[in-house]
Amino acid sequence: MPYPHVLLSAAVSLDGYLDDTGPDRLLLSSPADFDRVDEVRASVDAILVGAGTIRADNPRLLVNSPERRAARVAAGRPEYPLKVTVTATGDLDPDAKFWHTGGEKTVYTTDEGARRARALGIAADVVPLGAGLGWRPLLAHLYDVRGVRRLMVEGGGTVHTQLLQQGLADELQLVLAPLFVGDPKAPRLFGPGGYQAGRLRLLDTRRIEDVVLMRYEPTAPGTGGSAAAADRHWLRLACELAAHCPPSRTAFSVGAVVVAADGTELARGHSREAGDPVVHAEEAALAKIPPADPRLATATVYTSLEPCTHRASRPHPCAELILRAGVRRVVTAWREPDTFVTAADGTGTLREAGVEVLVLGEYEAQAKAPNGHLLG
Ligand SMILES: NC(=O)C1=CN([C@@H]2O[C@H](COP(=O)(O)OP(=O)(O)OC[C@H]3O[C@@H](n4cnc5c(N)ncnc54)[C@H](OP(=O)(O)O)[C@@H]3O)[C@@H](O)[C@H]2O)C=CC1
Ligand SMILES: Nc1c(N[C@@H]2O[C@H](COP(=O)(O)O)[C@@H](O)[C@H]2O)[nH]c(=O)[nH]c1=O
Repeated sequence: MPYPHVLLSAAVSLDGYLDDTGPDRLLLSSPADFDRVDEVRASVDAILVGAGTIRADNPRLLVNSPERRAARVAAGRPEYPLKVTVTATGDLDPDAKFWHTGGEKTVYTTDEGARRARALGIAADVVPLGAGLGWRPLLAHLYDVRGVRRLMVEGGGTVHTQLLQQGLADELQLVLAPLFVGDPKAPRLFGPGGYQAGRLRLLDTRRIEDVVLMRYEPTAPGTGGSAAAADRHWLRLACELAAHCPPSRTAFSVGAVVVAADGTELARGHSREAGDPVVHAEEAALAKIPPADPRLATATVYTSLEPCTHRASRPHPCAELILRAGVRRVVTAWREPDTFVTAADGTGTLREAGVEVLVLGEYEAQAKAPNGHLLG
């Protein structure tokens, strides 16, 4: 199930707070950084904040620059991104600026919250998602029904914490502001709970007046049968590797990456790499990891094409190599067609052996791209 690209955006004090406890919103960004935020807003399809932020800040969440709005319209997009909020209670102020500025608005809530929001006369599309509100159904609804491909989440801490802990954030854009709040009652950027083990990937840093922008990408694979944002990033990398294989008329071009549970890349490979005319991507990657590496038991193998089950060129097919390595989770983009082997079903073979296999069909076209000449 595809979701929008989820970008978490926040400005934070040196001691990790999003705001103080005073009545006014604490300005952590510098003027040039607020302009950068405006640019990011102009680039997305929707902006989401939690109901707590609407209550605390009474924000408008607009694209403030007329030029940026005009560019959106010229590109055939709505003048303003869709504004989205989440609430369990539906306890929203109908006079808040959020409802009376900008373009369209959507409230995601519970059945109970929807009754309350409608009774209050909230001027927005109110979408109940059942007795409780799950982020996955919300993101799927935004993607499928509202056509949102890029979602900017502007807080607050409760919302950021949930999206990050549930592996649903594709990217973090954090601005570190040179001031302290020092009040434990103030809202923190990230609350306690289970985050990814290990380190996120630092994508970029930039000085903007007296603040520093840091962009991070979560790296840890998901667990079980749900895809995390990081699973999509790694599978995309596997598909990119497939495009670097030496060409062949008699074998597929495939890329693979093996990633530890804490997001550390253990190895990568692609078909026919390093002058070996028959080596497969998963085989090449696994061969680079010592078989006794304890991280293999909780690692995920990403492969653009599902692992093979029959080979003429080598004694052990890749599904078997994965089982021998002790890997219990595989994410792939494309089920093997009957081009070289009939009804290969590496996914079925692995699942029968108890391995969790996720097939993310939204990457199938990218996985197939370097193999077009082999497909009818
Ligand atoms: N510096 C910065 O960049 C930013 C700072 N902030 C600051 O953050 C503070 C607000 O943060 P915080 O209090 O954490 O509030 P949030 O904005 O994260 O909103 C929390 C509320 O959102 C709703 N909600 C969250 N998760 C769910 C869920 N899974 N299901 C249903 N409803 C959900 C609930 O609403 P309900 O109670 O109605 O059920 C909850 O109380 C403010 O002080 C604000 O100034 C905010 C954004 C950015
Ligand atoms: N304070 C703070 C942010 N706060 C965010 O900006 C929202 C208000 O935007 P607007 O309606 O345009 O005034 C507010 O509700 C919250 O989501 N953002 C930042 O980048 N830096 C900051 O220092």
